[in-house]
Amino acid sequence: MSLTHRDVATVGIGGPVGSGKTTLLAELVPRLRDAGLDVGVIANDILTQEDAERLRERFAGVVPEDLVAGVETGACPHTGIREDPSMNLQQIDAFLDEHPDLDLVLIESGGDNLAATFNPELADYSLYVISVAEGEDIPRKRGPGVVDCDLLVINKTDLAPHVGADLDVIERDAGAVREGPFVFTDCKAKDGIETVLSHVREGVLFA
Ligand SMILES: Nc1nc2c(ncn2[C@@H]2O[C@H](COP(=O)(O)OP(=O)(O)OP(=O)(O)O)[C@@H](O)[C@H]2O)c(=O)[nH]1
Repeated sequence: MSLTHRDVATVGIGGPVGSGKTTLLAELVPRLRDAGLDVGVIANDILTQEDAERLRERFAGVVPEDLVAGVETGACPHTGIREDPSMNLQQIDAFLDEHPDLDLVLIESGGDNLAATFNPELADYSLYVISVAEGEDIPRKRGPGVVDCDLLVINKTDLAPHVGADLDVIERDAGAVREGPFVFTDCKAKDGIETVLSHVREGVLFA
């Protein structure tokens, strides 16, 4: 099996445990399909296939079952997406063997601690999802995931009033620590999803 994944665009989705990565993915994929794109999905987890199984059920009738795969990294999530992305690259190749016309593969990382970034060999474009419910100071911690991703997604804005998080403070800090763009989302209410989608399309599909 050769690692010739560069025939397909790749988008990484990282972020802490529970920030909303799978929920965002589940919103993005049907919209990409509606736009006429053939999409594959990889969910990285330390030792389970749970996210992949959840996504397979969710995408039934939308994405062929063999285009939703789980990769069990067996180690810290950043290992499989940054230090040694070979398991993910092999999965992309396996997708391409069966679906040579695939347009895009979305790769969800396992949850991390603000430090995970995607190896550029693996992801052409990277999203990093944080949740306002984990505290308004997250951008100020300057985690490499937050600072270096192509698009920072600040999710669960609906929970801000319940946890005393000030969205203006988060906006100011995100702007201060990042040169790149950031988007506020409430994935439950589907707010901000279209904005994320247009960044992804501009980032990897130039359309
Ligand atoms: N209130 C609220 N809940 C959300 C939002 N987005 C996701 N959730 C919920 O947050 C929980 C975690 O979401 P997931 O999408 O599983 O998070 P994840 O980052 O994929 O989690 P791991 O795969 O375990 O790292 C779920 O119960 C979601 O329904 C949001 O914008 N608002």
